[in-house]
Amino acid sequence: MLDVTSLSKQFGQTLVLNNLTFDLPAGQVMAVLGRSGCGKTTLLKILAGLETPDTGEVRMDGQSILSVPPELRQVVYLYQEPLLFPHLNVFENVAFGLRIRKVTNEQVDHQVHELLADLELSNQGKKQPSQLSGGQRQRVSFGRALIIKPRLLLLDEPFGNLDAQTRATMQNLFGRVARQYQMTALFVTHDSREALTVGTSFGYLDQGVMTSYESVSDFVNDPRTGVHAELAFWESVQLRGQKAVSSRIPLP
Ligand SMILES: Nc1ncnc2c1ncn2[C@@H]1O[C@H](COP(=O)(O)OP(=O)(O)OP(=O)(O)O)[C@@H](O)[C@H]1O
Repeated sequence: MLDVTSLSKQFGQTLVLNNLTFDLPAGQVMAVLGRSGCGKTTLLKILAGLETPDTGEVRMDGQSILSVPPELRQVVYLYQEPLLFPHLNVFENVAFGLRIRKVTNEQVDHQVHELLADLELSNQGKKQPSQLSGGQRQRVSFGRALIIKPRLLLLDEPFGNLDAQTRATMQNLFGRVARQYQMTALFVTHDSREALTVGTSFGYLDQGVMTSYESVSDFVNDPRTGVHAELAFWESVQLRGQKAVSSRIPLP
C-alpha cells in the first residue's frame, strides 16, 4: 500500500533522512523504533505532506503522492498532544469529519455511537474535552481520525504523555481497534515494549536510515535496537523478585 523509496532530506549541513526505503502492506501496523533525533518526525511530516523531501518517492497504491496536497492525501497524523476542538463535546469532535462531508444525521449517529463504544467512550459523549483524562482525550483523537477511514494513519509517540498504566491500556486498545478496523499505520516510538505490543511489522530508524525486519525475532535480536537487552533486564528483575519472595518462604 505504502512504498517509500530512496527518501533523503537535509537541513543545512545535517542529513536527516538518508536514502530511506521501506514498504508497508495494507492492514499492517509498522512499529518503528527510533531514538530522539533519528529523523522520525521529519519522515512522518513528509508522508503527511507537511514537509518535502530533497529526493526520493512516496507512493500509495502505486500512485505518487508527493505532489498531492496534505488535505487530499487521506493521511492522518497524530502526535502526543491530541488536537480536539475545545468548544465541541466528545460526540461532535468525533462526528466532525462526517459533518463536513454532509453525511446524514442518522448515519452520523450510528457511526459515532459504534466508534465511541469500540473506544470505550460510550459514557463520555456529552463531555467537553477539558473534562477528560489524557487517555480519554487521546481516544477521542483516534475516533476523529478513524471515523473518516484514512488510508494511512501516522502516530508520533501518541502515548508519550501518559502514565505507564494508562499507556499500557492504550497500547492494548490501539492494537484491538487497529485489527478491527484493519488500519494501515506507521507507529513511531522510542519504547521497545510499546513497539512489540502495537506492531504487526517492525522497523528501526537510526540516523535517517530505516531497517525493516522480516520477523519479530529478527527485530528483537538485532543488537542495535536494544530490545533484547531490555527484555533481558526485565527478566532479571522478575527473577530477582522471585528469589526475594522464595527466600522469605520457609522450606518444608
Ligand atoms: N525545519 C528544520 N530546520 C532545521 N533542522 C531541522 C528541522 N526539522 C528538524 N531538524 C533537525 O533534524 C534532525 C531530526 O529532527 P526530527 O524532528 O525528525 O527528529 P525526531 O527523530 O523526531 O526527534 P525527537 O524524538 O527528539 O522529536 C534534528 O537534528 C533536528 O534539529
